[in-house]
Amino acid sequence: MKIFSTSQIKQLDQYTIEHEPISSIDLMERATDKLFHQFIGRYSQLQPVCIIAGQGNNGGDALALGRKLLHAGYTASVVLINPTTLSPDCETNKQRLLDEFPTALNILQQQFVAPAISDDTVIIDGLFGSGLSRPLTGIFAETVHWINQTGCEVVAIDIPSGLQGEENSTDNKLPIVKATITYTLQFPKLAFLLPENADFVGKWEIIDIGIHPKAIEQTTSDYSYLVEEDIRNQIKKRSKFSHKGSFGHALIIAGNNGMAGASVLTAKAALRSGAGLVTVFGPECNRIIVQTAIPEAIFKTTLTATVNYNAIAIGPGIGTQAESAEILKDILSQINKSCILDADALNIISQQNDLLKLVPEGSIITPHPKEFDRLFGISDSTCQRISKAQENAKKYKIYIILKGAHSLIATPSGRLIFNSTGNPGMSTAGSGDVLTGILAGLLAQGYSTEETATTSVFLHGRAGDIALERESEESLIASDIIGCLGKAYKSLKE
Ligand SMILES: NC(=O)C1=CN([C@@H]2O[C@H](COP(=O)(O)OP(=O)(O)OC[C@H]3O[C@@H](n4cnc5c(N)ncnc54)[C@H](OP(=O)(O)O)[C@@H]3O)[C@@H](O)[C@H]2O)[C@@H](O)CC1
Ligand SMILES: Nc1ncnc2c1ncn2[C@@H]1O[C@H](COP(=O)(O)OP(=O)(O)O)[C@@H](O)[C@H]1O
Ligand SMILES: [K+]
Repeated sequence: MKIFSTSQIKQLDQYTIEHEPISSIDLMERATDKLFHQFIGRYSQLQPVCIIAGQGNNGGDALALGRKLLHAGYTASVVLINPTTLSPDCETNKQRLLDEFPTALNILQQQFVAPAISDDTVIIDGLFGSGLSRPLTGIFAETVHWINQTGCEVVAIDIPSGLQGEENSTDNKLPIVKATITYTLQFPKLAFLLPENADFVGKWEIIDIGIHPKAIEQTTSDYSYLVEEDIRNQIKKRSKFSHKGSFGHALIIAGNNGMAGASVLTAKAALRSGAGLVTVFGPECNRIIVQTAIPEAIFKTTLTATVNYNAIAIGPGIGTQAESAEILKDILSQINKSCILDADALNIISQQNDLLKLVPEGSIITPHPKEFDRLFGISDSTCQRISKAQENAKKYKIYIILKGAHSLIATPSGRLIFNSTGNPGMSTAGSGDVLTGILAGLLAQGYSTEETATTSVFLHGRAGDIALERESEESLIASDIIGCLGKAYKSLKE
């Protein structure tokens, strides 16, 4: 699913209006019908509603939604913040509301006067949406401060008011609505995927308002959001006459004294994601542990003929000592096909930056933000880190998986793909090792590097989500993710 900038969204709206064709006010009516249905699915008529509308089309949406809720029997009051002029569609919806429910609307022009509401009121925020062009001041800022201090649930229309759709200032004292839930129109906004904005956006759901499919197809964007339909068709079918050789041999270089778990988790995840054969390379002290924990895996303490492996993953728990650095250097100088680099392999590279040039084109590296900063320098914001990921993925012709709540895959062609699966229960030791194992398992099976990166990240998060059906966010551990890989695959085949 593509992610567009707010200025592109404006053009897409316009294209829909001209080519569907549909009038702008009818498009607003259609959007607010969808918003209405989403809202009544969550909140009953027993819940009082206070709607805050601004002067643009976001305000128009809010006024139309208010009218629909009043029609449906909700107890709703509407406050229109109107110091200057209204957009034409906002004006039309103001009139429509006044015609039908003249007492429901309160218009404030100069100073914000707090409406009298009960504690259980749901506030609908329709002050500003994608048309925000600068930080809020005056009556708008006062309104936002009031909304945020009520302690009420807040439903934001499209974007929490005061938040820009893309990059935002890092000044967290700016007036921005803190929404409980954001019903965003048609497309996710980049700002929703950045950890800095989590307090503002809350949960978010996409409302399909029927933007013209041709406009979506024709408009390009570097950014996209990885959803199930992108992954489903990538899952390879197994032939009846297949044998273990059909699914490749993965080499996992992981673990050290006291870190045997890293190799166990990585190798197990590689096997559970479908590799035909898995060999673990590690120190002698890990032999019994690994062979007992995963009898299906081969264990080696010497590295020979790396060409025989279909996928090589190196890094989890290897440490950054000279011996590990030598092994990494050897591997990188020997191989000429994509490999997977994680954890300590990345930490070693950040200490010897010239090693980055040895990483074969098309390889996948999987830093979490700290590892990323060690590799590419400290960033002040997630946006800056994203730009650096894009720049370096292009420069080194590699896939960079910047791990997080919405892990980002930066591709050598400059695309930026955000993952949609996963949950905070996955913030637990070894969860990254599991991802590395899945990547190795898929690469070994012959998935292209890009398919490997996208499918693995999606499956990893999906398995974590399935694990959460049985575990809590606190109790979930990395092994649970591996245990749910089967169900994750099945969920994509249903
Ligand atoms: N287009 C469509 O067909 C559809 C659109 N839809 C809805 O429309 C929303 C976008 O509407 P919008 O473009 O009117 O923007 P919105 O955020 O309501 O207001 C912008 C106005 O505020 C002004 N302004 C900006 N910043 C300001 C500030 N800090 N302080 C004060 N003023 C400020 C700015 O004026 P400026 O001064 O920047 O020229 C402009 O006049 C979108 O989020 C969705 O909800 C849906 O109905 C589906 C169909
Ligand atoms: N809040 C979260 N939501 C979704 N996924 C998460 C969350 N926290 C962590 N993860 C995922 O879990 C993994 C953690 O990796 P990493 O930090 O390397 O852990 P470790 O080093 O302990 O193995 C990443 O794939 C990341 O995307
Ligand atoms: K809003």
